[in-house]
Amino acid sequence: MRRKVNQAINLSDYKDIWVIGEQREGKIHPVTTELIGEAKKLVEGTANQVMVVIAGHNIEAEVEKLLYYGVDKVYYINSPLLETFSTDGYSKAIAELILEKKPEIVLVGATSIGRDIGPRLAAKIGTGLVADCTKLEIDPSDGKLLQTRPAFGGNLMATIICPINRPQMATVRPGVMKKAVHEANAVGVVEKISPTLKDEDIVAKVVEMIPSGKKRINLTDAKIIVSGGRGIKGPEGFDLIKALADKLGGEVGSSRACVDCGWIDHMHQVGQTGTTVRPVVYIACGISGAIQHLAGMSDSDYIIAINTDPEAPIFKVCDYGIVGDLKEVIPAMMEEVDKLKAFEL
Ligand SMILES: Cc1cc2nc3c(=O)[nH]c(=O)nc-3n(C[C@H](O)[C@H](O)[C@H](O)COP(=O)(O)OP(=O)(O)OC[C@H]3O[C@@H](n4cnc5c(N)ncnc54)[C@H](O)[C@@H]3O)c2cc1C
Repeated sequence: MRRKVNQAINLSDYKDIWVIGEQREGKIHPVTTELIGEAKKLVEGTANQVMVVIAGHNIEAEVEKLLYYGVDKVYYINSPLLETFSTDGYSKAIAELILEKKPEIVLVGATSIGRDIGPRLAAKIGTGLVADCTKLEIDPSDGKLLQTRPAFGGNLMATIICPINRPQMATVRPGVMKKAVHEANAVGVVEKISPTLKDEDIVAKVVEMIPSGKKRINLTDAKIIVSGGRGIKGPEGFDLIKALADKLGGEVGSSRACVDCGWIDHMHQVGQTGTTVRPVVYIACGISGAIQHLAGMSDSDYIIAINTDPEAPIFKVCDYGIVGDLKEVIPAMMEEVDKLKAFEL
């Protein structure tokens, strides 16, 4: 079933934009609706449709929900062998469908599952893949997908095309694209697919799922994030960051410097190699504003920066900048929040 890379293909045989939908324990992962939102933007003014392919078992009700996001069709690959994610099973079932239906573009979430399956799908199908895109556009001159991503350690943005192979495949990190709007009525249809999958196709089996035990945080959906950088001077500095976050009902974020120092877990890291966030308010405390950090938070509605160095690059992107020592500024902010809360009805 594999198509050789560079084997001549007729580009006009390929149409529509597909989103590889993701589910965990039968629940749709939010990256799916983010990719649908982006796919809907990309099909505007073209004859292409937006389709989702999702694999699983007995998740019909959950799959139906996708139709309320303006999707034209959902291919639901249903098999007991696809109940939990396996690289072998999912990539075989989805690659077969892609080779049969010939989508022009395939979007994959850069989640742990997407990062696993994306390259495998591309290799099976014989096409290219651009990982971790932060911007996707259609070239109005030839309809090709312009896939932009940070390159050379985030120091420049590279726009990459896939000129001779199809589909054009890109992974996009969760939180980067805006979710599709949930509509009152469903428009599309679900087509159920039975894959030609056998037990022996899946080499690695999931024996047991063990929760990590760590308290999960949800930076992607947080409305308020208070982030600490190297300026907090040590792990105990996060006590102050957490105190402000708790007072504001927000989450704690971090720069990579603190994660690398072992002051906080990687799940708190914001930036190019951490989580991409777009909260209403992002408070950067003792963070210089390196380009790799900005890549993960510059789409926040309001950015407040606290830094002792008036020349720190973070002040070029923030809406409100406070030049001062965070050990003095944060307690003063908390006092003001208490005063405001005292007036709340
Ligand atoms: C490939 C690659 C990927 C990367 N990915 C990421 C990423 O995902 N996220 C990320 O954050 N970084 C990432 N980095 C690292 C990035 O380049 C920076 O090194 C990092 O963001 C710096 O963290 P920082 O701002 O906390 O530390 P610093 O740059 O050291 O800044 C500390 C700041 O604290 C201020 N300060 C000091 N004392 C105080 C005080 N008492 N009160 C207030 N301010 C004070 C200082 O003036 C300074 O501006 C990446 C780098 C590479 C090469």
